[in-house]
Amino acid sequence: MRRVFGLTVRLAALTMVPTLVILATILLALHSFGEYRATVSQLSERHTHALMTASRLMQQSESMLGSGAMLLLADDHFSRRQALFEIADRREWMERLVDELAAIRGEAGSFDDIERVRDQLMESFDALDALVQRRIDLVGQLQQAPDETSDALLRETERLLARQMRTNRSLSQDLSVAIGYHVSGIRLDIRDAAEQMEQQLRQREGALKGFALLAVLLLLATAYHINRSVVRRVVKLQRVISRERPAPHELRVDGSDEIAQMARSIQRYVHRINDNERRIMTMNRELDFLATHDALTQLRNRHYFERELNERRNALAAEGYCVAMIDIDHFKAINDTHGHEAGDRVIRCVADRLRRGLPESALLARYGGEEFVALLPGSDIDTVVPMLEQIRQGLESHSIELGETALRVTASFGLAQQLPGGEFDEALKAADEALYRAKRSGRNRVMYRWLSQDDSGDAAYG
Ligand SMILES: Nc1nc2c(ncn2[C@@H]2O[C@H](COP(=O)(O)OP(=O)(O)OP(=O)(O)O)[C@@H](O)[C@H]2O)c(=O)[nH]1
Repeated sequence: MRRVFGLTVRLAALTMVPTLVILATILLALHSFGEYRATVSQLSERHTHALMTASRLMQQSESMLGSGAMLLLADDHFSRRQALFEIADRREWMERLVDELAAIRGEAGSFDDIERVRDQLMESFDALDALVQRRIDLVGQLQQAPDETSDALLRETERLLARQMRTNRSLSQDLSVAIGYHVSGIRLDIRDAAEQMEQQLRQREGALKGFALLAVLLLLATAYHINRSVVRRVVKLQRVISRERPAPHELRVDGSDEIAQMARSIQRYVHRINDNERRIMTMNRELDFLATHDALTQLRNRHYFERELNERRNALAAEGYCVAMIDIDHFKAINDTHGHEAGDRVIRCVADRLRRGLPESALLARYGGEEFVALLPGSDIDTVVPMLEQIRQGLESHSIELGETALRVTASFGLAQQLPGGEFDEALKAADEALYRAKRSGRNRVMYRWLSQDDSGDAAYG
């Protein structure tokens, strides 16, 4: 048998597309998170380091001013060299920190201004040192041999020292300003990086929203398609099948996929069921006919007659009726002389005459071999006797053709009338007795008997 996978393949492909879009959305989200983490870590490490370095540089610059004060206050060469050593140490630190900052910021900033101010500051320290050195020497000279020229020179040196110290302070401030400029540059870098990250995140957010919307639309389209190609068709089939008698043409489903194949199988199955049902109904009708009719004459059979009587017992007892028993005369001789088939033909002819001669309301049945019975509800002897007499005469006067032979057939009739309230068996027995009398009286005649409520056996025969 050919296997059909059309619907399965279509549904698998349909669900695959939104699944891939959802997977792509998740991957994009994960990638964005990774980038976000890397940017945040870069911001926190690189820029924090830069800020801390700038802050230490600022501290060194402020300490430089303190070292300048130490140099200014030095009153001997030992203190002066100590202050110079301190200044050299600060200068080395500043150079190291500037290099570090330059390495962190790269091309982002130029450190020429810091280096220029720092060099000017160093030159200013050299000049200050020269003046301090001269002051120490002059103080030493004045302590050994005071003279006016040295004293004047000392005063001039003190004045120059004060001026140099102002220059020093001003250069230190310039250095702080230059460092501050870089600090604000670092802050701007941080702000730029944060803005760049925000922009990237916004772009990714837009892409993620687009993917999510696409996934939702694809899922809706898939659901719509599944509803159209599966649910609706299956529901339609289910509705038709759940009817008591589904019409096969209603089970037609377009296409050649699994559901269409299933519908065709159900259609074939329903066709078979309908055919079988029709056959069973025909057989039932035939069985019913065979059970209630005589196969030879097509008249009702004795079984049906008795069942009907039983069912109509009350109605018959209420309205009164006549019962007639009819028997073909010398039938055995017909059989013996002309054969069994001829006998059958005679039985059929007599049955036919009885059917045509009695009213439609009469219940006529073949009671035995060549014996018939007729029930005539609501009738009386006065109306039934002429009917039976007419049938009898018709039989007597018309011969039956048996090949080349024309056969004259007669029949005897026994009739009884039952009054309302009487028992049927009583009426049947009376009709049978009347028939017996008709046979005994020479056959080919109608004999009858009335029955009355107070009648206990009196009979009147025609
Ligand atoms: N051909 C045929 N013969 C049947 C059928 N049923 C019963 N018979 C025959 O009918 C005959 C009945 O004969 P009897 O009741 O003795 O009747 P009879 O004595 O010939 O005639 P009467 O005394 O007038 O009743 C028997 O020979 C049965 O074999 C049937 O269906 N077909």
